[in-house]
Amino acid sequence: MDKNVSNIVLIGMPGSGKSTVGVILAKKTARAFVDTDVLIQTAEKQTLQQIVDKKGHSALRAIEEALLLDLDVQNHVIATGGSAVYSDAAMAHLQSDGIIVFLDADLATLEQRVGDFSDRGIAKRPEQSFAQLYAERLGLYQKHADMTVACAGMAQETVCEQIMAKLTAIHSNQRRKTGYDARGQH
Ligand SMILES: Nc1ncnc2c1ncn2[C@@H]1O[C@H](COP(=O)(O)OP(=O)(O)O)[C@@H](O)[C@H]1O
Ligand SMILES: O=C(O)C1=C[C@@H](OP(=O)(O)O)[C@@H](O)[C@H](O)C1
Ligand SMILES: [Mg+2]
Repeated sequence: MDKNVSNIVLIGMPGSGKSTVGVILAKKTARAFVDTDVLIQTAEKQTLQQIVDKKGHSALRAIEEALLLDLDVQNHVIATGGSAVYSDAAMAHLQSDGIIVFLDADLATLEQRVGDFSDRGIAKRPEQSFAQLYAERLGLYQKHADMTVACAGMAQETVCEQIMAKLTAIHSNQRRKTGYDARGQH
């Protein structure tokens, strides 16, 4: 994939900053912004927590997977929900026209940022603690990431700058490998 184009897809645990960093990043990179949680809520006409309460966490994951597979946008920053990584198919679709960025924060930082998780609509088994969820998911985020930003203790603006710097490094590397100069000419 040409990493010089199209979408920047943010993945990570609840509280990692996908939604808030995503808006700032969209403005900084002249992209549009979409939060897939908002798309789910407007399509379903209810909150994520209501979906979990009425239909269960597996139903929310299935709704999320279907929505992600249908998503067809270019030149966007896409803030996903924390559970997006359970679907290999959805992640492959997002990766086909985007770079996947894992916002990596430790458990204590996430807990401190979000506080009360009980009404956040988290797609987890009822008996599962947030710490158990973190342990279950960490490998999934790592598996799907093209790029990881360790964002604990880092201001949101700085997280954006790190992502942009890493993207620039990837582009330069690609140009060097393909023999293009700075103006995109051989
Ligand atoms: N880098 C950061 N530093 C401090 N607070 C942050 C940072 N990123 C996010 N937050 C805060 O954490 C909370 C969750 O952020 P949010 O963007 O909604 O995360 P997500 O969409 O990944 O669940 C918000 O209150 C937000 O302001
Ligand atoms: O991690 C999760 O299971 C979820 C996180 C939420 O998004 P945020 O990660 O933006 O909080 C939302 O997608 C949904 O309620 C499920
Ligand atoms: Mg969010």
